[in-house]
Order: sequence, then C-alpha cells, then structure tokens
Amino acid sequence: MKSPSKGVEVFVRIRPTAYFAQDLIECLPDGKTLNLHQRKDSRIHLEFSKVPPVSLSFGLEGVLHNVSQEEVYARVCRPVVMGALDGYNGTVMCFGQTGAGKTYTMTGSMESYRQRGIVPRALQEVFQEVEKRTEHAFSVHLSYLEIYNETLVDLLSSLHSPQPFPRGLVVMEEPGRGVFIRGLSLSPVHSVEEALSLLFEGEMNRIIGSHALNRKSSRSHAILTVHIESRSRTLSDAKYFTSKLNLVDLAGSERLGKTGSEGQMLKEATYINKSLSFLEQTILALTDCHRDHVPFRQTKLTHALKDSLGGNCNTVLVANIYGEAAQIEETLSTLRFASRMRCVQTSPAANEHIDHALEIQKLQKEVEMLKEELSICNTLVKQPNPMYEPLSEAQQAEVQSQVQRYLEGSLKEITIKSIRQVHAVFAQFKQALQEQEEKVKAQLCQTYNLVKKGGSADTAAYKGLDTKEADSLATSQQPSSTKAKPTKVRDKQSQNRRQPEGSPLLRKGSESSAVQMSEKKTQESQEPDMDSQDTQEPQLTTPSQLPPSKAEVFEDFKIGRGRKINLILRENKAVLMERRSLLQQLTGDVNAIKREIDSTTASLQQLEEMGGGQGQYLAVAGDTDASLLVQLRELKAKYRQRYEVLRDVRAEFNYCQHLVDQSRVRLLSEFEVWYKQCFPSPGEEPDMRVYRMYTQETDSPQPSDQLQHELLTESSSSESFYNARYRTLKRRTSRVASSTQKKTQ
Ligand SMILES: Nc1ncnc2c1ncn2[C@@H]1O[C@H](COP(=O)(O)OP(=O)(O)OP(=O)(O)O)[C@@H](O)[C@H]1O
Repeated sequence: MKSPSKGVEVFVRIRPTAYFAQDLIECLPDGKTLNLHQRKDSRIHLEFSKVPPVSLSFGLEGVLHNVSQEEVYARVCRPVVMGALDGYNGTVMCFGQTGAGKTYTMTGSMESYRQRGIVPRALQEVFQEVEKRTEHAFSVHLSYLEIYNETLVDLLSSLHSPQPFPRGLVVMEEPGRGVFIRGLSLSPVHSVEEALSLLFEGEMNRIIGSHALNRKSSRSHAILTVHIESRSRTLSDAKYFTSKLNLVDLAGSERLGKTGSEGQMLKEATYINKSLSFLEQTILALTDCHRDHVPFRQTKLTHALKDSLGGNCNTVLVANIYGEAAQIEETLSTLRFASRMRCVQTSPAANEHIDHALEIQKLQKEVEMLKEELSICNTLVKQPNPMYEPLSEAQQAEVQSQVQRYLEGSLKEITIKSIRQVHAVFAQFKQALQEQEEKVKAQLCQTYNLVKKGGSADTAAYKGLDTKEADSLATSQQPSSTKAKPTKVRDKQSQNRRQPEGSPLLRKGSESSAVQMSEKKTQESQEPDMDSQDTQEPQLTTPSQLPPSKAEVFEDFKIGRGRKINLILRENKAVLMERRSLLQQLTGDVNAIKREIDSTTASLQQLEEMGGGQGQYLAVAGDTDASLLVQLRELKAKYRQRYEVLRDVRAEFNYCQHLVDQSRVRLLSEFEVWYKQCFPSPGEEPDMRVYRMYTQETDSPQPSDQLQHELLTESSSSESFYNARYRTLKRRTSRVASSTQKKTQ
C-alpha cells in the first residue's frame, strides 16, 4: 500500500506574548500564510542596511496563532496517529528557538490536563483506537531516546535491567528493518495509563539545563517512539503491519552570543547548533534532486531520523516562533528552515510484512491436505494420469450415459478416474432416482385415482400406507441408492443375485409388482397370521448388502414385531371411525332440530304480525298457535338434550383422535428402533441380540405393554416424555438381556 509522494507538512505556532510584533509579523486571514516585514530600525535592517526593506511571505499548512492545545493536536498530529495505526510511519517534530514553545507543544503542561500537549494526546488516541478497532489485534511498545551532546540516552532505562550492550546505544541500519537504535529499550504498553507513566518517567529523566534565556530550557533532542504492530483477527493470513510514530522535541536553536553561555552550557549549545545545522544541511540535500548523497550520518540526530526525513513517513513539522520584535532574527531563521522543510518529499507506504513462521505453518497444512487428497485419488484411481480439471460437457454426457447403461444392466462397472468423476456419477444416480420416484408416484396416483395434494397423498399411495405413517416414513427415509460402497459402484444385478430368499430387496422389482406387493401386504395385515410372524421378519443385512427401504419393510414390521401396537392402532382407528359416524349422525340430528325450531319460531312470528301485537295475538291464535308454542318448547328441550349428547360424543371423538395419534407415534418409533437394529449403517454389525429380542415372543411384559396403558390415558403433549421413557426402558431391557446372556455363558 503506497500513497502518492507528498511534501513534509509544516505548521507555524506562535508563542503568545503581550509584546507581539504585529507590525513585523502578519498572519493572513487564509490561516496558511505568514508575512514578515523588515523594519528600518530592526537588527536585520542594520546588518543589511544596503538592502532595501522587503516583506517575506511564507506559505504553510497552517498558522497556529492563539489556538488551544486541543486544536493543535487535531490539526497537526491526529492524521499522523491514524496513519500509524494503519501501518504508516509518522513523525511529528517541533523546531524553533529556545523558549518558543516546542516542549509546550509536544509535552505540554504536566500539571494541567487541559494543557497537555501532542504526546499525551497521541498516546490517548492510540489506545482509544486500539479499543475501537476490534477486528485487529494490536501490540504497542514505547521507547524514549534522548540525544544529548551527541550521546544517545535511553530515557526509560531506569525501568529495565542493565543494558545488554556495554558500549551504549548505537544508531543502526538494516535492510528491511530500516533505522533503529541498538540497545534502546522497548517497553510494552497495554493502556493509556501505562503509556503516560512511561512518558512521565522519561520526562523526569530528561536533562534540564538552565541558562540565561530560559531556566527550564531542555538542552537535548528527545524522541519518543510509539511502535505499533497490528494483525487481523478476522483474516487468517500471515500478513501484519508495523509502524513507528516518532514524536520529536528538538533542542532549541540559538545564537551562542545571545544566550551568553559558557563552560558546560557553551559545549551544549555548540552540540545543539551543530546537530541542527546538519539537520538543515540534510534537508537541503534532500530537496536537491541532483544530489545522490544525503549526509544523514553526520550527526546522531539526522541518522536517527533518517526514515522520518524523506522516507516512507508522514512527516509534520511544527515551527515554533516567539513573536516579539527582539526575536525577529530567530523567527526569520526558523521560518526559512520551515519553508525548506516543506520542499522535502516523502512517499508514505504502509509497512506490510509476512509472518514467515505462520506462512510456513499454513503451507505445511495445505501440503498435508493435498497429500491426503492425492492418496485418496490414488486409491480410487489406480491408474496413471488422473484428471484434475473440471469435467467438460462431453465428459458429463459420457458419465450420464455410463450411469444409464449401468442402471439398465448393459454396463457392468463404472471405472473410477477422478474425484470429480465420482461426484458426477453420484449426481447422475441422484437424478435417476428422483426421476424414478416421480414416475412411480405418477403411476400410483393413476392406479388409485389419487389427487395430487402436495407430498402426503403421493407418499401414502407409494406403499398403500396410512397417509401420516407414510409421511413419517418418507421423512425418515434414507435413499438406499446413496449407500454405495466407496471404491467401486458394483453391479446392481449381481447384488440382487446375492440376496437371500425372502429378502425384501427381492420384492423391489418393477413398479407394478411393488404395487401388487403392497396390496397383498395390506390384505395380510388385515388378517394377520400370528404363527408365521418369524418368517415374515426381514433378513438382516450384511455389510456387503444394501439395506431395504423403510417403506418396504414397514409392512413386515406391522405384522411381525409391531403387530401388537399395530392392532391397538387399528382398534383405536376403528373406534374413531365409529365415533366419527356417530358424531356426523348427531350433528345432522341437531341441525335438523335447529331448522325445525327456526321454522316454528318464524310461523309464530308471522301469526303475531297478523294479530298486530302481543295482546291480540293470544286472542286470535287459538288452539293452533298454542300447539305451535308447545311444539317449540318440546323442540328446544330435544335440542338441548341432543346437543349435550353431541358434545359428549365430540369429546370422545377428540379423545379417540389423541389415542390414534399416540399409537401411531408408538408404532413408528418402535419401527425406527427396530429398523436401526436390524439394518445398521455400513460398517456396523447388526445387533443380533436385539434382533432376537424383537423377533421372539417372550412371557415377560414388553415395554410396549407397560406403556400402553399410560399412552392411552395421557394427552398427546406428553409424547416426548414417553418417547424418552420408552428409549430408557429399551436401553435397560437390552442391558439386562446382555447381562443375563453373559451369566448363562
Ligand atoms: N502556546 C503557548 N501557550 C502558553 N504558554 C506557552 C506557549 N508556548 C510556550 N509557552 C510557555 O513558554 C515557556 C517556554 O516554552 P517551552 O519550554 O515549551 O519552550 P521550548 O521551545 O521548549 O524551549 P527549549 O528549547 O529551551 O526547550 C513555557 O513556560 C511555556 O509554558
């Protein structure tokens, strides 16, 4: 991610003073231009007396005159902080004469929160953003470097064990890493509080000199760096971003003569001036496109800031000036430096990295997966040159024809060539099955004159079952055709040949024979042959056989193991039918009486209208009318009596309906259990013990017998309760059976 190159952004901040030289310094209303007028009596004029008075104009990103600390931060630093969180290096530095307000701008007041400077605000914003950007995991470290008299000092060393590098800190450069200070401590920080306490610690350690101009003037350059690393929490890629946010408070530029420094102070001032002058030379070299060498290494300051000056960094300079007439020479020099700085171009670029360890891990995983896939392919294919490309249309058509021929029996085996071809074969099977189903349904609907009403009527017709039972079976049905062996799709005919006599699979002939069979079964179930039930049980499957469909063996179940519950269901249904016809009859009676009541009432009303009112009515009505009244009374009494009977019968009917539902659920759930035990999934052995238990009649009461009474007397909402209880009883019964078997062995 690379942004277009741009110049270093430069702001001028004017230190407030009661003696602001407004005739010399003019801030234009655009807020971006500052004009400096040279006066006849100024020192500048005296020194260059032959030069006619001139006005110099400086274009900037902004003139910060009488603005709050908050606004300074928002305009100068916030965009750089945001960039740093996105992976762009950023540098904000203050330059200017001693006492012009550099430290005030960078650090601000240590006592007043409102007057805190750029650094504490930047730290605060970093952690606020870290909390907001939840889709990224950030790690933040701080380092605090001081350059004093060309010596590098770790301002946070007091918090760490002695330095591992006895020769002190060294500015280093490494390809891919850029410039860094070897031996400088990196303190991890997890909150704004931790970060601020490190800042305060560093500030305490910073050497404060005193000299004639400013008792608190800092005599060193200070670089606080926030090192940020961010990794995506949502993407599993090995990409991550790093950035450095440098907050630089440069030592004050000053004229030696003016400060009156001597001794140690003089030495300090010399170093400071030297480094600032090299900084200026470096900037000049950077702005000169014909120079191939930029003397970054001349001083520790320029070397340490190499990345920030003309690198891939978002760089902002705040030029602090002291707006009094006496300081006009320093102001001019600061503004000249500022305008040169504006010409320096940087090419901000996000520092994107690849976590090689993670990348290797990912690739290793991928290789493992591909190896597995390849081994499956090799097992399946057993031939050279397997196909890896998606099937072409011609190949798809070939697969379709192969499946057709295989189903018809003219093709013995489909040769497996690739995973994609296997998928295509299965898809063709699925399609063929769906087509067959549709065909059978249509045929059955025609045979039984059934109207197609969604799935229910069709499913019922499918095997001649009760609609609800068939629906339930249909939903739980597993397409037996999909249970093919994984490596070879075997010939269907040869499989049928292996089925034992009497296997339900053998009944899976043509569609018409299926219909005949279901009709035959229906007859059989109406007259169950108790003695032959064992022979009616389906054959157990072996792992090489396909299990019969549930619909096929359901009839067997109903006359075999599920005979009792099926009989109960039938009895309940019979009672329900009887109640239904009684209900219909009673409803007809009640409606007829109601109609009679209505007509009698109408006749009486007619007579009343003819008599012109209640009083006359009695006089005119005579015997006929009196008999109508009696008739009406009798009809009402009869209506009440019949209605009560109707209400009772309706209640009985509803109750019977519950019983039928319950016994149906029982029948189906017992069937499901029985089916699972008798026809286990491929790879599982059929449970012979359970199979025997279900096929042999025992003297001990079956769970079904125990539950029967409860099922018949409870409401249908208790269904799940009973299902659970039934399963528990079943498990217990099978456990008891197995322990008894062990004891007898
Ligand atoms: N914008 C401002 N508003 C209020 N006070 C200010 C402002 N700028 C500077 N000052 C005050 O001016 C004095 C000198 O400021 P400061 O120490 O920040 O200067 P400096 O440029 O860092 O000096 P040095 O180079 O010697 O470190 C301080 O007392 C500071 O509070």
